[in-house]
Amino acid sequence: MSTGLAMETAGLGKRYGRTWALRDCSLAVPAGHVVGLVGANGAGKTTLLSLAVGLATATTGQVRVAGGRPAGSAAALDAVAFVAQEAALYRNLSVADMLRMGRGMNRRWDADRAQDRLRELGIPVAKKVGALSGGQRSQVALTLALAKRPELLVLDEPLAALDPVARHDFMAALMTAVSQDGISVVFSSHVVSELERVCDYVVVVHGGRIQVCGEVEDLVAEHCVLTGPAEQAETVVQRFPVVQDRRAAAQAHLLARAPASSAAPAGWQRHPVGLEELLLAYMREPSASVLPGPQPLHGEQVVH
Ligand SMILES: Nc1ncnc2c1ncn2[C@@H]1O[C@H](COP(=O)(O)OP(=O)(O)OP(=O)(O)O)[C@@H](O)[C@H]1O
Repeated sequence: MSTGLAMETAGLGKRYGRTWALRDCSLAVPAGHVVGLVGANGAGKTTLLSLAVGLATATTGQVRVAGGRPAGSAAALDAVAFVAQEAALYRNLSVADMLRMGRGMNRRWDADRAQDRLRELGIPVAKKVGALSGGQRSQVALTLALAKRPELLVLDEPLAALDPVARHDFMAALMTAVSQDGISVVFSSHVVSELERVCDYVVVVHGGRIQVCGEVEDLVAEHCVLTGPAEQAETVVQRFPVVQDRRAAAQAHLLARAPASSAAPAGWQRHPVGLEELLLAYMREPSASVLPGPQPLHGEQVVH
C-alpha cells in the first residue's frame, strides 16, 4: 500500500458502449494539495471523479485514493467525501433532516461543526433544501461533506450554478476548511480564471486522456512566453517544446516549455506566463502535453 497520495491511477479506463470516456489514465497526485481538474465539455472529468469516489467501475486499470485505498472500498468510502455536480440534496427535506441523515450514515460525523458552520453562514436548518438559494444549497452540500471529516474531498463542478459572489464565498469556505483540516481536495471546474487563486496542483484532461498534470508552481516556472523576430521562430521551435505558436509578420509569440534556467535565445525576450494563460494554451492545443508530476506506482496488485 502506498501512502502520501491523494489519488493515484494506473492504466485507468472507462468505456460506455463504444465510447471511451477515459483512457489509459495514469497519474499520482500527492496528498495535501488543492487540485483543479479542467478540460472541455465531455473531456472525461466527471468520469475520472466518479471512478475515484467509487460511483463507477473501471473498464481497465486501477484507482486508489486517500493513501492507497482502492476506490469504492469501505476504507475509501470512510475517507472520501464527494459533492456531485448537482449537489445531490433532497429538496423536500429540511437542512436539519439532511444533517440527521448524514449522522446516521457516517461513523466519524462531526455534528457540532456542521451546526456551527451553518449558523455562521446564516443558513436556517429548519428550512427545506428546495427553498434555499443555489449558493446556500452548495454551502449545505459542502458542510455535509466536511462533517464526514474526510481525508480527500472531491467536488464535481461546485461553482457551475453559482453567481460570482456565491462562487467567491464557496471557495473561501473551501480554503478555510483546507487550512483548518489539512485535507486534500480535487475539484473539476470550467472557471479557469479562478484556479490560480485556489489551486496548487492542476490536471488537464482532453478526449479522455490526461494532458497535463503537475504542481502549479512547477508548471508556471517551466513555461514562459518567448517573443522575438518571426524569421527566427523555427530555430526556437526546434530548441524548446512550443505549446502555442503565434506569429505576426515581424514578431513571434511562442508559449514554450523553457525552464527559467535555460537562457532565452539571443534577440528574444522571456515573459512569465500565468496559470490561466497556460491552461488555455494547453486546452487549445490538445497535441501538446506535459506530465511532470510524480510517477504512479506500477505493477502493484490491487485487490477490490
Ligand atoms: N453514462 C454514460 N453513458 C454514455 N456515455 C457517457 C456516460 N457518461 C459519460 N459519457 C461520455 O463520456 C465522455 C466523458 O464524459 P464526462 O461526463 O466524463 O465529461 P466531462 O469532462 O465531465 O464533461 P462536462 O464538462 O460537460 O461535465 C463524453 O463523451 C460523454 O458523452
